[in-house]
Amino acid sequence: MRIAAVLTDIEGTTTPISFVHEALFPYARARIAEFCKAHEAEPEVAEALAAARALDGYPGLDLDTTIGLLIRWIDEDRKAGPLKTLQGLIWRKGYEEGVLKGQVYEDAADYLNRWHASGISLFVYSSGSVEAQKLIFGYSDKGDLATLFSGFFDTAVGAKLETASYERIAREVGIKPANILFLSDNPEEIVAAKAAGLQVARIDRALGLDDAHREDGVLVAGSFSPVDRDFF
Ligand SMILES: CSCCC(=O)C(=O)COP(=O)(O)O
Ligand SMILES: [Mg+2]
Repeated sequence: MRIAAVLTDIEGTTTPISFVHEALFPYARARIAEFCKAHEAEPEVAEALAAARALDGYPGLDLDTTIGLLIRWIDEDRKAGPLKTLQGLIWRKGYEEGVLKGQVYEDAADYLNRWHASGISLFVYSSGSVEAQKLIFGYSDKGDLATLFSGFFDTAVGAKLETASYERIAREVGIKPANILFLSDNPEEIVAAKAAGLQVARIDRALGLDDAHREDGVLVAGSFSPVDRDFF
């Protein structure tokens, strides 16, 4: 089946998990209190704070307690939309000042460039906010890769473990599920995307760059290189 588009996850797939956990999360954690206090009246921040309070059923929570809640969510790696929105807004300054530089695996940057050049449409689907996705690729250590992508999806389209999210993305990009290849390190995301009819490959960064095998018929690859060999 011809692949017309690649839909990729970020953390663990294009980008080391260590960058997210050891650079991005601590950066946001150290600044979230000051940021929320300085910007709480701005509509996007106010909306995210209200959504965070509502998520756990505490609409009346004061700002300090809400900040405490958000810090706990960072420590728990909770994939909560309002937290992801705030993190994206906080990271912007870090990228613009050059304190943060998005890490993208060499092979991921290489094949994303090649696939784009050969007419494959590229899309991102990550739990990180669309803003955060554009930043990590736009300010990457492999140059500005954000321009390679035709669209970005976060959990506003639905949770990554739900099959309906992948059906929705296929509809939104106007490409049949069978012509979209989804790449992720998360086996449960792979199951959900496969059930929606997408083609799938799981990236396992613990394998060698050229190593690959199949599990239940699904390609498990150490990098984007075996994916290219198998699908293109
Ligand atoms: C988009 S950069 C920030 C990464 C992040 O916060 C995250 O939750 C990544 O999750 P993914 O769905 O890309 O594994
Ligand atoms: Mg991931």
